[in-house]
Amino acid sequence: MPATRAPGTRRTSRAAIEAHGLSKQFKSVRAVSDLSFNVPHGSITGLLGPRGSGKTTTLRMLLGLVRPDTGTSTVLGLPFGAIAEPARAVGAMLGSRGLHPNRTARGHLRVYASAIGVPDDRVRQVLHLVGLTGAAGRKTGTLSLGMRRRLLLATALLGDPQVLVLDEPCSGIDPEGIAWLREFLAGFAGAGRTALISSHLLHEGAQMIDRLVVVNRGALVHQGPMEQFRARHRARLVVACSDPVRLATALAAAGITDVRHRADGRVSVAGSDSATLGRIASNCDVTVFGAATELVDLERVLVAMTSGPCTDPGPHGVVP
Ligand SMILES: Nc1ncnc2c1ncn2[C@@H]1O[C@H](COP(=O)(O)OP(=O)(O)OP(=O)(O)O)[C@@H](O)[C@H]1O
Repeated sequence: MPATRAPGTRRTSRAAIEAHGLSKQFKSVRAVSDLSFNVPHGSITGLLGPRGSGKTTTLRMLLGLVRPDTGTSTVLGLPFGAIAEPARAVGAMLGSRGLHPNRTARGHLRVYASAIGVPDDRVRQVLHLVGLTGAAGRKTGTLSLGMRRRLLLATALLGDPQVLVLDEPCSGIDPEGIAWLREFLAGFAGAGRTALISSHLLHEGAQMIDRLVVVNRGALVHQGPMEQFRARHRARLVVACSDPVRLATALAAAGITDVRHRADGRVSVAGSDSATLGRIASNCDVTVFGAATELVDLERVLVAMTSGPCTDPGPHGVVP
Protein backbone atom coordinates (compact mmCIF):
# COMPACT_ATOMS: atom_id res chain seq x y z
CA MET A 1 0.00 0.00 0.00
CA PRO A 2 2.48 2.69 -1.00
CA ALA A 3 1.41 6.25 -0.25
CA THR A 4 0.95 8.04 -3.53
CA ARG A 5 -1.02 11.19 -4.00
CA ALA A 6 -4.71 10.57 -4.72
CA PRO A 7 -5.81 12.09 -8.02
CA GLY A 8 -7.41 15.49 -7.67
CA THR A 9 -5.95 16.23 -4.25
CA ARG A 10 -3.14 18.45 -3.07
CA ARG A 11 -0.36 16.91 -1.03
CA THR A 12 0.45 19.82 1.22
CA SER A 13 2.54 20.02 4.34
CA ARG A 14 -0.75 20.57 6.12
CA ALA A 15 -2.52 17.79 7.97
CA ALA A 16 -4.41 15.09 6.05
CA ILE A 17 -7.64 16.34 7.64
CA GLU A 18 -8.23 19.78 9.10
CA ALA A 19 -11.38 21.04 10.80
CA HIS A 20 -11.80 24.70 11.71
CA GLY A 21 -14.61 25.90 13.93
CA LEU A 22 -17.16 23.29 12.87
CA SER A 23 -20.61 23.72 14.44
CA LYS A 24 -23.90 21.96 13.78
CA GLN A 25 -27.27 22.41 15.43
CA PHE A 26 -30.20 20.02 14.89
CA LYS A 27 -33.27 21.91 16.11
CA SER A 28 -32.64 22.31 19.84
CA VAL A 29 -29.61 19.96 19.88
CA ARG A 30 -26.19 21.51 19.51
CA ALA A 31 -24.45 18.43 18.11
CA VAL A 32 -21.06 20.02 17.35
CA SER A 33 -19.76 23.23 18.79
CA ASP A 34 -16.89 25.28 17.31
CA LEU A 35 -14.76 22.16 16.84
CA SER A 36 -11.25 22.50 15.44
CA PHE A 37 -8.73 19.68 15.18
CA ASN A 38 -6.28 18.15 12.77
CA VAL A 39 -5.30 14.68 11.68
CA PRO A 40 -1.63 14.57 10.68
CA HIS A 41 -0.52 12.58 7.60
CA GLY A 42 0.41 9.02 8.55
CA SER A 43 -1.41 9.11 11.89
CA ILE A 44 -4.13 6.91 13.30
CA THR A 45 -6.20 9.53 15.01
CA GLY A 46 -9.04 8.65 17.36
CA LEU A 47 -12.06 10.90 17.72
CA LEU A 48 -13.12 9.77 21.20
CA GLY A 49 -16.13 10.79 23.21
CA PRO A 50 -19.26 9.38 24.81
CA ARG A 51 -22.43 8.54 22.90
CA GLY A 52 -24.12 11.60 21.49
CA SER A 53 -21.01 13.79 21.75
CA GLY A 54 -21.11 14.70 18.06
CA LYS A 55 -18.56 12.28 16.57
CA THR A 56 -20.72 10.95 13.73
CA THR A 57 -21.95 14.42 12.85
CA THR A 58 -18.35 15.61 12.74
CA LEU A 59 -17.28 12.78 10.42
CA ARG A 60 -20.30 13.42 8.22
CA MET A 61 -19.39 17.09 7.96
CA LEU A 62 -15.82 16.18 6.96
CA LEU A 63 -17.23 13.93 4.23
CA GLY A 64 -19.65 16.50 2.88
CA LEU A 65 -22.73 14.53 4.05
CA VAL A 66 -23.88 17.15 6.55
CA ARG A 67 -23.53 20.87 5.91
CA PRO A 68 -21.96 22.66 8.89
CA ASP A 69 -23.68 25.78 10.24
CA THR A 70 -20.27 27.35 10.65
CA GLY A 71 -16.70 26.29 10.04
CA THR A 72 -14.73 24.63 7.28
CA SER A 73 -12.79 21.43 6.77
CA THR A 74 -10.34 19.98 4.30
CA VAL A 75 -9.29 16.46 3.42
CA LEU A 76 -5.91 16.15 1.70
CA GLY A 77 -5.84 19.91 1.33
CA LEU A 78 -9.27 20.36 -0.26
CA PRO A 79 -12.86 20.67 0.90
CA PHE A 80 -14.31 17.17 0.43
CA GLY A 81 -16.68 18.35 -2.32
CA ALA A 82 -13.75 19.64 -4.38
CA ILE A 83 -11.88 16.32 -4.51
CA ALA A 84 -11.98 15.05 -8.09
CA GLU A 85 -12.06 11.32 -7.31
CA PRO A 86 -13.24 11.06 -3.70
CA ALA A 87 -13.24 7.25 -3.52
CA ARG A 88 -9.55 7.24 -4.45
CA ALA A 89 -8.80 9.80 -1.77
CA VAL A 90 -10.99 8.73 1.15
CA GLY A 91 -12.55 5.43 2.14
CA ALA A 92 -15.33 5.73 4.68
CA MET A 93 -17.20 3.32 6.90
CA LEU A 94 -20.12 5.03 8.57
CA GLY A 95 -22.35 2.64 10.51
CA SER A 96 -22.77 -1.09 9.94
CA ARG A 97 -25.58 -0.97 7.40
CA GLY A 98 -25.39 -0.98 3.62
CA LEU A 99 -25.16 -4.73 3.00
CA HIS A 100 -27.84 -6.62 1.07
CA PRO A 101 -28.34 -9.85 3.08
CA ASN A 102 -28.86 -12.05 -0.01
CA ARG A 103 -25.83 -10.76 -1.88
CA THR A 104 -22.49 -12.52 -1.47
CA ALA A 105 -19.53 -10.65 -0.03
CA ARG A 106 -17.87 -10.75 -3.46
CA GLY A 107 -21.09 -9.65 -5.19
CA HIS A 108 -21.45 -6.72 -2.81
CA LEU A 109 -17.91 -5.55 -3.52
CA ARG A 110 -18.36 -5.92 -7.28
CA VAL A 111 -21.35 -3.59 -7.21
CA TYR A 112 -19.34 -0.93 -5.38
CA ALA A 113 -16.22 -1.51 -7.51
CA SER A 114 -18.24 -0.92 -10.63
CA ALA A 115 -19.84 2.22 -9.13
CA ILE A 116 -16.47 3.84 -8.51
CA GLY A 117 -14.86 2.47 -11.67
CA VAL A 118 -12.22 0.13 -10.24
CA PRO A 119 -11.45 -3.23 -11.89
CA ASP A 120 -12.91 -6.49 -10.56
CA ASP A 121 -9.46 -7.68 -9.57
CA ARG A 122 -9.45 -5.09 -6.82
CA VAL A 123 -12.34 -7.03 -5.24
CA ARG A 124 -10.07 -10.03 -4.78
CA GLN A 125 -7.35 -7.81 -3.33
CA VAL A 126 -9.54 -6.11 -0.74
CA LEU A 127 -11.10 -9.43 0.33
CA HIS A 128 -7.57 -10.64 0.95
CA LEU A 129 -6.60 -7.41 2.78
CA VAL A 130 -9.41 -7.83 5.31
CA GLY A 131 -9.00 -11.61 5.63
CA LEU A 132 -12.31 -12.51 4.01
CA THR A 133 -11.07 -14.49 0.99
CA GLY A 134 -12.59 -17.68 2.42
CA ALA A 135 -15.96 -15.99 2.93
CA ALA A 136 -16.16 -14.37 -0.53
CA GLY A 137 -19.03 -16.61 -1.66
CA ARG A 138 -21.08 -16.30 1.53
CA LYS A 139 -24.24 -14.23 1.66
CA THR A 140 -23.69 -11.16 3.78
CA GLY A 141 -26.73 -12.03 5.90
CA THR A 142 -24.88 -15.12 7.16
CA LEU A 143 -21.75 -13.24 8.23
CA SER A 144 -20.99 -12.37 11.85
CA LEU A 145 -21.01 -8.71 12.88
CA GLY A 146 -17.20 -8.69 12.89
CA MET A 147 -17.12 -10.13 9.35
CA ARG A 148 -19.71 -7.63 8.13
CA ARG A 149 -17.57 -4.84 9.54
CA ARG A 150 -14.56 -6.21 7.68
CA LEU A 151 -16.61 -6.35 4.50
CA LEU A 152 -17.57 -2.69 4.96
CA LEU A 153 -13.92 -1.92 5.57
CA ALA A 154 -13.09 -3.78 2.33
CA THR A 155 -15.69 -1.61 0.59
CA ALA A 156 -13.97 1.51 1.92
CA LEU A 157 -10.63 0.18 0.63
CA LEU A 158 -11.83 -0.49 -2.94
CA GLY A 159 -10.56 2.85 -4.23
CA ASP A 160 -7.13 2.29 -2.59
CA PRO A 161 -7.64 5.50 -0.59
CA GLN A 162 -5.02 7.63 1.14
CA VAL A 163 -7.34 8.31 4.07
CA LEU A 164 -9.73 6.04 5.96
CA VAL A 165 -12.59 7.42 8.03
CA LEU A 166 -14.19 4.77 10.23
CA ASP A 167 -17.15 5.50 12.50
CA GLU A 168 -17.22 3.26 15.59
CA PRO A 169 -15.22 0.37 14.09
CA CYS A 170 -14.74 -1.24 17.55
CA SER A 171 -18.40 -1.29 18.48
CA GLY A 172 -19.81 -4.81 18.86
CA ILE A 173 -16.67 -6.70 17.86
CA ASP A 174 -14.77 -9.13 20.05
CA PRO A 175 -11.25 -8.58 21.43
CA GLU A 176 -9.81 -10.69 18.61
CA GLY A 177 -11.51 -8.45 16.04
CA ILE A 178 -10.18 -5.37 17.81
CA ALA A 179 -6.66 -6.82 17.82
CA TRP A 180 -6.99 -7.55 14.10
CA LEU A 181 -8.18 -3.99 13.38
CA ARG A 182 -5.32 -2.54 15.41
CA GLU A 183 -2.80 -4.51 13.34
CA PHE A 184 -4.54 -3.55 10.13
CA LEU A 185 -4.53 0.17 10.95
CA ALA A 186 -0.89 0.03 12.04
CA GLY A 187 -0.01 -1.43 8.62
CA PHE A 188 -2.14 1.16 6.84
CA ALA A 189 -0.50 4.07 8.67
CA GLY A 190 2.91 2.39 8.38
CA ALA A 191 2.55 2.78 4.59
CA GLY A 192 2.18 6.55 5.09
CA ARG A 193 -1.60 6.60 4.93
CA THR A 194 -3.92 8.18 7.43
CA ALA A 195 -6.87 6.94 9.48
CA LEU A 196 -9.46 8.79 11.52
CA ILE A 197 -11.60 6.53 13.67
CA SER A 198 -14.35 7.46 16.08
CA SER A 199 -15.15 5.52 19.22
CA HIS A 200 -17.29 5.86 22.31
CA LEU A 201 -15.42 2.81 23.66
CA LEU A 202 -12.59 4.86 25.07
CA HIS A 203 -10.40 1.95 26.12
CA GLU A 204 -10.74 0.01 22.85
CA GLY A 205 -10.33 3.15 20.77
CA ALA A 206 -7.27 4.32 22.68
CA GLN A 207 -5.54 0.97 22.07
CA MET A 208 -5.28 1.44 18.34
CA ILE A 209 -4.46 5.11 17.86
CA ASP A 210 -1.35 7.26 18.03
CA ARG A 211 -3.15 10.58 18.30
CA LEU A 212 -6.33 11.50 20.09
CA VAL A 213 -9.01 14.11 19.73
CA VAL A 214 -11.38 14.01 22.69
CA VAL A 215 -14.82 15.57 22.41
CA ASN A 216 -17.54 16.13 24.97
CA ARG A 217 -20.94 17.59 24.13
CA GLY A 218 -19.73 18.47 20.67
CA ALA A 219 -16.74 20.49 21.85
CA LEU A 220 -13.03 19.78 21.89
CA VAL A 221 -11.66 18.68 25.27
CA HIS A 222 -8.16 17.62 24.27
CA GLN A 223 -6.06 16.82 21.21
CA GLY A 224 -2.51 15.59 20.93
CA PRO A 225 -0.26 12.56 20.53
CA MET A 226 -1.14 9.45 22.55
CA GLU A 227 2.48 9.25 23.70
CA GLN A 228 2.20 12.68 25.33
CA PHE A 229 -1.15 11.75 26.89
CA ARG A 230 0.29 8.52 28.31
CA ALA A 231 3.36 10.37 29.62
CA ARG A 232 1.19 12.94 31.31
CA HIS A 233 -0.90 10.24 32.93
CA ARG A 234 1.88 7.75 33.63
CA ALA A 235 2.20 5.58 36.69
CA ARG A 236 3.66 7.24 39.79
CA LEU A 237 5.53 6.01 42.83
CA VAL A 238 4.01 7.13 46.10
CA VAL A 239 6.74 7.29 48.73
CA ALA A 240 6.69 7.65 52.51
CA CYS A 241 10.08 8.84 53.76
CA SER A 242 11.91 10.64 56.57
CA ASP A 243 12.47 13.93 54.67
CA PRO A 244 10.23 14.57 51.63
CA VAL A 245 11.74 17.99 50.85
CA ARG A 246 15.30 16.69 50.80
CA LEU A 247 14.24 13.71 48.69
CA ALA A 248 12.49 16.01 46.20
CA THR A 249 15.64 18.16 45.93
CA ALA A 250 17.83 15.11 45.33
CA LEU A 251 15.40 13.74 42.75
CA ALA A 252 15.37 17.09 40.92
CA ALA A 253 19.17 17.09 40.89
CA ALA A 254 18.97 13.67 39.20
CA GLY A 255 16.59 15.07 36.55
CA ILE A 256 13.39 13.65 38.09
CA THR A 257 11.33 16.79 38.37
CA ASP A 258 7.73 15.53 38.35
CA VAL A 259 7.44 15.24 42.13
CA ARG A 260 4.35 16.23 44.10
CA HIS A 261 3.99 16.64 47.84
CA ARG A 262 0.78 15.07 49.06
CA ALA A 263 -1.33 16.23 51.99
CA ASP A 264 -0.59 12.98 53.86
CA GLY A 265 3.14 13.79 53.86
CA ARG A 266 4.05 11.31 51.13
CA VAL A 267 5.58 12.33 47.82
CA SER A 268 4.33 11.12 44.49
CA VAL A 269 7.01 10.72 41.83
CA ALA A 270 6.70 10.13 38.08
CA GLY A 271 9.52 9.00 35.85
CA SER A 272 11.43 6.82 38.31
CA ASP A 273 11.46 3.18 39.35
CA SER A 274 11.72 2.14 42.99
CA ALA A 275 15.36 0.96 42.69
CA THR A 276 16.50 4.35 41.34
CA LEU A 277 14.47 6.19 43.94
CA GLY A 278 15.90 4.01 46.74
CA ARG A 279 19.45 4.74 45.55
CA ILE A 280 18.86 8.50 45.35
CA ALA A 281 17.21 8.50 48.81
CA SER A 282 20.08 6.54 50.32
CA ASN A 283 22.66 8.92 48.76
CA CYS A 284 21.00 11.91 50.42
CA ASP A 285 20.46 10.13 53.77
CA VAL A 286 16.69 9.96 53.48
CA THR A 287 15.04 6.80 54.85
CA VAL A 288 12.29 5.34 52.69
CA PHE A 289 9.58 3.70 54.82
CA GLY A 290 7.59 2.44 51.87
CA ALA A 291 6.90 2.98 48.17
CA ALA A 292 3.87 1.89 46.19
CA THR A 293 3.18 2.14 42.49
CA GLU A 294 0.01 4.00 41.68
CA LEU A 295 -1.21 2.84 38.29
CA VAL A 296 -3.23 5.22 36.18
CA ASP A 297 -6.25 3.85 34.42
CA LEU A 298 -6.31 5.77 31.12
CA GLU A 299 -9.92 4.85 30.57
CA ARG A 300 -10.84 6.48 33.89
CA VAL A 301 -8.98 9.59 32.79
CA LEU A 302 -10.85 9.66 29.49
CA VAL A 303 -14.19 9.07 31.20
CA ALA A 304 -13.46 11.91 33.62
CA MET A 305 -12.56 14.14 30.69
CA THR A 306 -15.85 13.49 28.97
CA SER A 307 -18.35 13.22 31.79
CA GLY A 308 -18.53 16.74 33.08
CA PRO A 309 -17.79 20.24 31.87
CA CYS A 310 -15.53 20.44 28.82
CA THR A 311 -12.25 20.41 30.71
CA ASP A 312 -9.01 18.47 30.47
CA PRO A 313 -8.67 16.81 33.87
CA GLY A 314 -5.59 16.61 36.02
CA PRO A 315 -3.19 13.70 35.68
CA HIS A 316 -5.34 11.41 37.80
CA GLY A 317 -8.54 11.98 35.99
CA VAL A 318 -9.83 14.47 38.52
CA VAL A 319 -11.55 17.37 36.84
CA PRO A 320 -10.40 20.44 38.73
N1 LIG B 1 -30.08 14.20 11.80
C1 LIG B 1 -30.23 14.53 13.09
N2 LIG B 1 -31.34 15.15 13.51
C2 LIG B 1 -31.49 15.50 14.80
N3 LIG B 1 -30.57 15.28 15.77
C3 LIG B 1 -29.44 14.66 15.40
C4 LIG B 1 -29.21 14.26 14.04
N4 LIG B 1 -27.97 13.66 13.98
C5 LIG B 1 -27.48 13.70 15.24
N5 LIG B 1 -28.35 14.29 16.09
C6 LIG B 1 -28.14 14.55 17.51
O1 LIG B 1 -26.90 15.22 17.65
C7 LIG B 1 -26.20 14.75 18.79
C8 LIG B 1 -24.85 14.20 18.37
O2 LIG B 1 -25.09 13.02 17.63
P1 LIG B 1 -23.91 12.17 16.95
O3 LIG B 1 -24.53 10.96 16.31
O4 LIG B 1 -23.11 13.07 16.09
O5 LIG B 1 -23.05 11.77 18.21
P2 LIG B 1 -22.04 10.54 18.39
O6 LIG B 1 -20.98 11.02 19.29
O7 LIG B 1 -21.65 10.01 17.06
O8 LIG B 1 -22.93 9.50 19.15
P3 LIG B 1 -23.03 7.89 18.95
O9 LIG B 1 -21.77 7.32 19.53
O10 LIG B 1 -24.24 7.53 19.75
O11 LIG B 1 -23.20 7.66 17.48
C9 LIG B 1 -27.09 13.71 19.45
O12 LIG B 1 -27.83 14.33 20.47
C10 LIG B 1 -27.98 13.27 18.31
O13 LIG B 1 -29.24 12.81 18.80
